[in-house]
Amino acid sequence: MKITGVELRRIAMPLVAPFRTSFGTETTREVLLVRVVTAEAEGWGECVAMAEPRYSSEYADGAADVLRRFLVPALPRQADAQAAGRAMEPFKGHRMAKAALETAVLDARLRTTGESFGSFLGASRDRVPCGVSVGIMDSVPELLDAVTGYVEEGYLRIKLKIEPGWDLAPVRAVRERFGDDLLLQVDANAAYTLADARHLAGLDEFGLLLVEQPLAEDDLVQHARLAKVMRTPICLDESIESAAHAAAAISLGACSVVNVKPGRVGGYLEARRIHDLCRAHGVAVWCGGMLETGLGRAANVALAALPGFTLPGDTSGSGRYYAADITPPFVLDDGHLPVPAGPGLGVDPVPEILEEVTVSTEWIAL
Ligand SMILES: O=C(O)CCC(=O)N[C@@H](C(=O)O)c1ccccc1
Repeated sequence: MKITGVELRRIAMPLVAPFRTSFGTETTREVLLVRVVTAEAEGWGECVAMAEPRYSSEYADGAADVLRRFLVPALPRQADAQAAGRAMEPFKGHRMAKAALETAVLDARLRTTGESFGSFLGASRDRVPCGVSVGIMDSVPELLDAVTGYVEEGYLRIKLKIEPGWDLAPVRAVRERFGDDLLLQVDANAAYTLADARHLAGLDEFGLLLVEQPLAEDDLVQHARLAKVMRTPICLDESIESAAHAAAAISLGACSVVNVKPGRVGGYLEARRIHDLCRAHGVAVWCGGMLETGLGRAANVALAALPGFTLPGDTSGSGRYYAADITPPFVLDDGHLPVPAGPGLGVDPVPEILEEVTVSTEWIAL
């Protein structure tokens, strides 16, 4: 399966509504797609880096540059994901760029062998329970309206973005409106410091599943200290960029749940290693999201079907973010999404929709 070349494609996907987090507001998702072409098949990878380096240090233009100048030229000519991962190791960081290329190589290979992503990764289910992420809003009534809509759509878990000044009150309002049975968690995106520990412990009265990344991404020791003053389980996201980070966080007591985001950790092979490690330690994992199109969403749903993914993930339906996804849309059914069963990702871009949102394409011959 000789790789003949790689396409870098930039697309711009308007969001159905602005999505506000503690580090900014998105209205359009600029996405870098990677397409690996071989004689037998082509494979897709979605780079989850945002347009600006606000979630982490990576950003779409930087990912395109490191792929163009270093990662693609280093690719082994045979489409083998493990070999591709090894070939990229000499280059430091850029995990989201690496994840996109490794995924595209893996997708090309699996489309040729006919194995689905889920089967390759070790999925144990054919559908996954879905949660939804709710951004910071201008008012509590607006938040309650949004949560009502998602609960009515069937989402099995609600995640509320929080930040200083928007935390205890909105969480209390949601808990009071929807009762104690609603699976509820919060995500701070590193907006607090240890000085806020007592304030954050105020979340304990709401019976949350977890509080996600309350402190800075490089604050494992501080998270371990926070865990001693909060009853709510701490989940890490930005802090976990590898299985080694997960092992360190678990041994320090910095978290008791891990949000696994394949793009953040360098790809689905590392994501599976984190799953295996956490499962061995009795640490729950769930699949995070980065507003992926149906391509990344398909891969995430397959990952979320592994046995250690015991909490609903941010694997929402396509309609949560996009009026028209670039693949046939993922639609919630009884609070679940089906795991694609076709070869590779099991979904393909719809050509006319992809063309419509394409900003640029670049071909790199190998
Ligand atoms: O459902 C989704 O795909 C988004 C889930 C979500 O909240 N992602 C957050 C996060 O910090 O996890 C995020 C949003 C925007 C940009 C980066 C990350």
